[in-house]
Amino acid sequence: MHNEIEKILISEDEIQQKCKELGEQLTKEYDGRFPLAIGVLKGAMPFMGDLLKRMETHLEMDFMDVSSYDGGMRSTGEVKIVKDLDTQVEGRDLIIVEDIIDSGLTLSYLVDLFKYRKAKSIKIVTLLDKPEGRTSHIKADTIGFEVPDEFVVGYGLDYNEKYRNLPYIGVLKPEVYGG
Ligand SMILES: O=P(O)(O)OC[C@H]1O[C@H](OP(=O)(O)OP(=O)(O)O)[C@H](O)[C@@H]1O
Ligand code: HPA
Ligand SMILES: [Mg+2]
Repeated sequence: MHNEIEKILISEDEIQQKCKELGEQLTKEYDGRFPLAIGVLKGAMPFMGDLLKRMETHLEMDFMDVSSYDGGMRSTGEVKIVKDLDTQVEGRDLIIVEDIIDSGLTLSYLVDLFKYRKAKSIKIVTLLDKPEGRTSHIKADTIGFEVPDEFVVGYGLDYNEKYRNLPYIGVLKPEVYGG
């Protein structure tokens, strides 16, 4: 698997250090509150686990499974809800945890949905931001790393459902994409 990676953009150590830093910030910000942390499956799973271990306040976790890439490299332009939340969001402080904001379509869809459901506050925390990919007007409140306009894999991010279990963020060799 590792020999299919052309270059590592963000190492495992850098990711873990960032989770610690962001977890400490969120600990201060949500001290004495009881936020609902929402992981956007499947991509956010590794980041959600590592980040929330570093958050030393009470919190509730829930997951929403949405998909718009169908495993490929381009957004289909349509966000499908595969699994909805089990928790009511009305009146709650939400922390949406994402692996990447690229076109911004997934998050603009979720933010609209949670506003409609009357969340008290909505904070977006994303490990990666790819600003050059943006077609929807959405900005994260907290960003781990900015990435260039390349298709990245690892640490939750897939290509054809593979590579999510890499501990780092990288770019695949062109031949793996069939390019
Ligand atoms: O800003 P966008 O262009 O909407 O892209 C970002 C979203 O796309 C990926 O999810 P995907 O739909 O591939 O589902 P997955 O998390 O199950 O891989 C990624 O995990 C983000 O959720
Ligand atoms: O660069 C990416 N890699 C993997 N999945 C993605 N979903 C949106 N952008 C990306
Ligand atoms: Mg996702």
